[in-house]
Amino acid sequence: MHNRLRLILGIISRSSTTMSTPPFASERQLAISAVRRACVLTSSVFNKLVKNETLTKGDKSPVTVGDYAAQALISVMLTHAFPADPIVGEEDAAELRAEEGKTLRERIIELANQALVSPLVEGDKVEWGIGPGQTKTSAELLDAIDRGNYNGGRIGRMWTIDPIDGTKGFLRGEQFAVCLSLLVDAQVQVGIIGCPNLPFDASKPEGERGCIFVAVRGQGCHQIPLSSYTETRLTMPTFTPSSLNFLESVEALHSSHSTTDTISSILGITRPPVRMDSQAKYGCLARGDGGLYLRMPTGVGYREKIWDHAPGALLVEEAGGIVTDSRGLPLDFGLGRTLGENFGVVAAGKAVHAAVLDAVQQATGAKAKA
Ligand SMILES: Nc1ncnc2c1ncn2[C@@H]1O[C@H](COP(=O)(O)O)[C@@H](O)[C@H]1OP(=O)(O)O
Ligand SMILES: [Mg+2]
Ligand SMILES: [Mg+2]
Ligand SMILES: [Mg+2]
Repeated sequence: MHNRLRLILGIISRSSTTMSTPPFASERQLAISAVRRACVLTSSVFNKLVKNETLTKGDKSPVTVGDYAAQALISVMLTHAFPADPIVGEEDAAELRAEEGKTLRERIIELANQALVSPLVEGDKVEWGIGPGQTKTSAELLDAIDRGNYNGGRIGRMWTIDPIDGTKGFLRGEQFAVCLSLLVDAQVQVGIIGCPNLPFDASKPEGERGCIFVAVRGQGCHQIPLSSYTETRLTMPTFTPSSLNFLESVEALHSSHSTTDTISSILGITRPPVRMDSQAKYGCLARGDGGLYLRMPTGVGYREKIWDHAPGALLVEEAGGIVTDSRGLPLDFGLGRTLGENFGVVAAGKAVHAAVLDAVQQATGAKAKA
């Protein structure tokens, strides 16, 4: 009798746990913890970065010890929690394996291990390979970086990692972001973006800095301060064309400023653009710091990467916005590591997206004919 009662109570408690746990709860919790640790790691690197800790990659873009260490850290945590999930990460360890001497490698191992062993905080779980005593060897950490070599595709679960998005902004001491997403069958289900240098409240630029943006499909978009755990739900305010301002890259090589100038005048926008590095722009759009994010091809044949847009796109959609390319089509995260041919990105609130798209098409059509 006693055993039967225990069995019934067990079934009730198991089914109520299942019913009350929203989809992707564990993935969300892990992703927040990984991004939080990577934000601390990357900020500490900036404060101590010395010459020769930055390399230039084949595409001429910079990569620092912070990028490598943060990718190693996030990859270790993902692999402990979800060993079967492949990872599409920006960085690989080829340069580090070939390094003469071990200066960079040792610094990266030191940084990643410091982040892995730092004390558990709210939401952390020791079974993610973190907490006191959880150091990894150099070989394990290089392998963790290289786990990001998955080619992507349309089927199955996969994570994307951009350990430092906007490395140029990071090196200038401006905006950068730690970006993580979970794709399932090419749909973004979880998107997390940590922005250590971003003011928590745009109306207080000198106030507290550091925020994490979190979105799960169907569960909204939230902001959490880096310094605590309180979540605030974000909803994009409604802009009209007359109150619109837009967000765009600092780097004119990444997004054509002249095309956005033309779009701006077609829309009658008078407010100057807010230029900011990294996917922090998507977070700022989701919380209404700007009404529109435009990324217009510069004509150099660059292919946008899925890790540069997957988490940001979900933040904006879950805050009530629309994200498409300049043809009005959703971004396709199922093509591999890139988004394929570059048709730009147009992200805006529902009330203005159609008008913006119209202006983008006028501006780019006119450019194509000129
Ligand atoms: N030629 C390029 N065109 C567009 N984006 C680029 C180009 N080169 C690098 N990027 C990537 O653009 C993103 C930064 O964009 P933004 O200008 O919006 O800050 C980064 O992901 C950066 O990579 P990285 O992650 O290495 O910094
Ligand atoms: Mg890079
Ligand atoms: Mg990037
Ligand atoms: Mg990067």
